Amino acid sequence: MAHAHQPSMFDLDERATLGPLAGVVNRHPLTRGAWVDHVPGWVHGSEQILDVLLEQVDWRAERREMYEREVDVPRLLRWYGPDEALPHPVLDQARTALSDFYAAELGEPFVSAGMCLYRDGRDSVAWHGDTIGRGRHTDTMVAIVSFGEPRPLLLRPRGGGEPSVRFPLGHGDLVVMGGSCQRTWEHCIPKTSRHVGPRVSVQFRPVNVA
Ligand SMILES: O=C(O)CCC(=O)C(=O)O
Ligand SMILES: [Fe+2]
Repeated sequence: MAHAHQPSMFDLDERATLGPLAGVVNRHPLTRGAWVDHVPGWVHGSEQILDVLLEQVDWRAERREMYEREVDVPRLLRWYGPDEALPHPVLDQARTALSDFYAAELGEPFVSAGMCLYRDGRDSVAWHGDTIGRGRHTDTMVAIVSFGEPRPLLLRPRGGGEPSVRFPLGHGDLVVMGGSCQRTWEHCIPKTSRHVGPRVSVQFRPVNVA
């Protein structure tokens, strides 16, 4: 079970808070109706959130079939449904702030929170679009808040044709993939041979997007 945060954690270091979104969101238009919004350092004091995420989330390993063998997915996962309290109150605030900020453009709130733990440089996610559900045929948004070790998010158009784009996702950074991004582009977090610490990615998605 995931536990609510323990109040004592707040005494340890700086209280985590969210910065503004209005006026600081930097939109990078891609081709084919896709875009990425980027806000470096949106969450302040995010060290404390990382500690809670590492210590209190019941991370799960998943297996998948590849070349007729079962292999471990190289990262740990935990998915929070719309009615589940998130492990840190600032994450609930983040979901609300994102839903408010993007309400007019998105037309619906962000509801679920998918979390991934990249334990070290060997953990990764391969090229893919979030196309389970409506992302396969409809414009939508996936908002990602990053904690811990900076890892780059790479994007490339499906089928090639244009160079890939790289967003360094550092501690407390926000990235929002929008428009047609999930079906016309792909994204990945590559492995690295560098000695890197853990990174947690929190992805907020509307209903029926995965
Ligand atoms: O780690 C990230 O920020 C990206 C994760 C991702 O693309 C996914 O889980 O669909
Ligand atoms: Fe994804």
